[in-house]
Amino acid sequence: MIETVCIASYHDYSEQGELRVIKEIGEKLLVNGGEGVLVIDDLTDTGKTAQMVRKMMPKAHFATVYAKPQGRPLVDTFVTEVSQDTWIYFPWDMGFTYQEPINKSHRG
Ligand SMILES: O=P(O)(O)OC[C@H]1O[C@H](OP(=O)(O)OP(=O)(O)O)[C@H](O)[C@@H]1O
Repeated sequence: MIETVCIASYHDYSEQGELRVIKEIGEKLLVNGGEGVLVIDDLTDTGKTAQMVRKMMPKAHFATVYAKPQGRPLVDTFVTEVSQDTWIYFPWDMGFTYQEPINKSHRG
């Protein structure tokens, strides 16, 4: 079974605001504290999101692709550690912008 949980924080560039659960986890996965559930996120930064999910499913295994030092203790597995001040550009966070064809901007 694949399930999603959606937690959003409201913040400006420097301050992470209050976290809010926008979509809860289905009840079936909360049985036994989430035992046998694998939670995957792209990043743990301050660790607040992971901490919130852990409260919902204390026995779940939490894995992320990237971990910053502050969030690292909150996850069980991660692929790559980056420094706390690294900004990661995920393709799914980027917008596409129109690029003028090269032959229109350079004249020989
Ligand atoms: O460890 P934390 O500081 O809680 O941050 C980690 C969360 O931030 C990112 O989400 P995203 O940027 O989409 O959401 P957010 O900015 O609303 O947290 C990422 O996908 C994690 O879910």
